[in-house]
Amino acid sequence: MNTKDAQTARQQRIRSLFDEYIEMYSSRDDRLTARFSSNFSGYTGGGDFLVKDCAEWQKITRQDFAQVPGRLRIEMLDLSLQDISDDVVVVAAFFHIHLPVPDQILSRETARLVLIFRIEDADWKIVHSGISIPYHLVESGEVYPLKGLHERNSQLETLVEARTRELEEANLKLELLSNTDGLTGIANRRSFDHVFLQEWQRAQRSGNPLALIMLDVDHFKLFNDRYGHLVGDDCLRSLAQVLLKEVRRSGELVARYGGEEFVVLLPDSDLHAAADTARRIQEAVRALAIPHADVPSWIVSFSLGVASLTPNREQVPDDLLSKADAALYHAKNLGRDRVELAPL
Ligand SMILES: Nc1nc2c(ncn2[C@@H]2O[C@H](COP(=O)(O)OP(=O)(O)OP(=O)(O)O)[C@@H](O)[C@H]2O)c(=O)[nH]1
Repeated sequence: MNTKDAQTARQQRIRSLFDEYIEMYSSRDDRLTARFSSNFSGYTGGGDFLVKDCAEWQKITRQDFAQVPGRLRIEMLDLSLQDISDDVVVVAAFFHIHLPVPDQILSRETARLVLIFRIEDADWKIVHSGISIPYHLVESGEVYPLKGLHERNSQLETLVEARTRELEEANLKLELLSNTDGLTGIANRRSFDHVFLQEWQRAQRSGNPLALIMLDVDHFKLFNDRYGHLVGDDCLRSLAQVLLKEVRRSGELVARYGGEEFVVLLPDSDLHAAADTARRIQEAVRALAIPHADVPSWIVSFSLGVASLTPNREQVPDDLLSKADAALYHAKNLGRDRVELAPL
């Protein structure tokens, strides 16, 4: 074998030793430590001191394997072998290191590794290992900065959770706002339509009656004209509160239907029970005694139309609405400030 062939053979031998070393390193194989010379020195990726003996390096290697026990993936980017002398060869490698950690942050760090091989007792040993990975966060006892990264990750998770909670609360508020009448604070028409449909379908299934009261303030235009729109607003607010006070059974709903018109939805209520509720409301509004100089009673009053229906499969919610509306129209025509019942 000539000198050149000998050199090539030596380089091939080192290359295969290096490949074997990388394979053992990535498969977390402890036999790797047998490759180190007793005169070893080295730098770890995150370490801030020079390791000066083999036993210390073996300890660090075990820490490394314990910290990340799963197989690593090494993606070699560049590699060079350099003969320094007859018995010394330097291998410099440049690769991506992918750690099997869930947060993935360490998954594609670029590492620079320098291994110095030297012949000792007719065998190649590693006398120096210097690995440089930009791990800035390593704590003592760590080879990889996993603790810092996990902390960063859990801080991030806490932040995401807090943001999600804020978003849910904001959505809830939004939902509440979109179902509430801005002036009176009670349910709005949108909310009523939704609940009405649900109760209608429930009544269809159960065969129980569903009742509706439609209420309209009497001569409210005259009220506004005389006392002003702001007093008119106050009046509507007070009336809404009376309704809320008088309609309290669970499942019952009071809503502003629009303008000076309100609705009361009474599940499981026949015409007789609904009429009682309507009269109770009428009395409570009378007791409130909001002055209204342009009506015969001199106080604000409602006209109320009451209807109840046990819906069959062919009927639609509008059937109940128009019955209550017709009764209200009747109440207006018969002089206002009265309760009228829709015929059964
Ligand atoms: N202040 C105030 N007025 C409102 C509001 N919404 C509707 N109105 C008023 O309610 C009045 C309703 O008038 P009309 O529909 O003519 O009915 P009315 O005067 O109550 O007469 P009848 O219903 O026939 O007894 C109008 O003057 C509207 O401006 C509101 O949010 N605030």
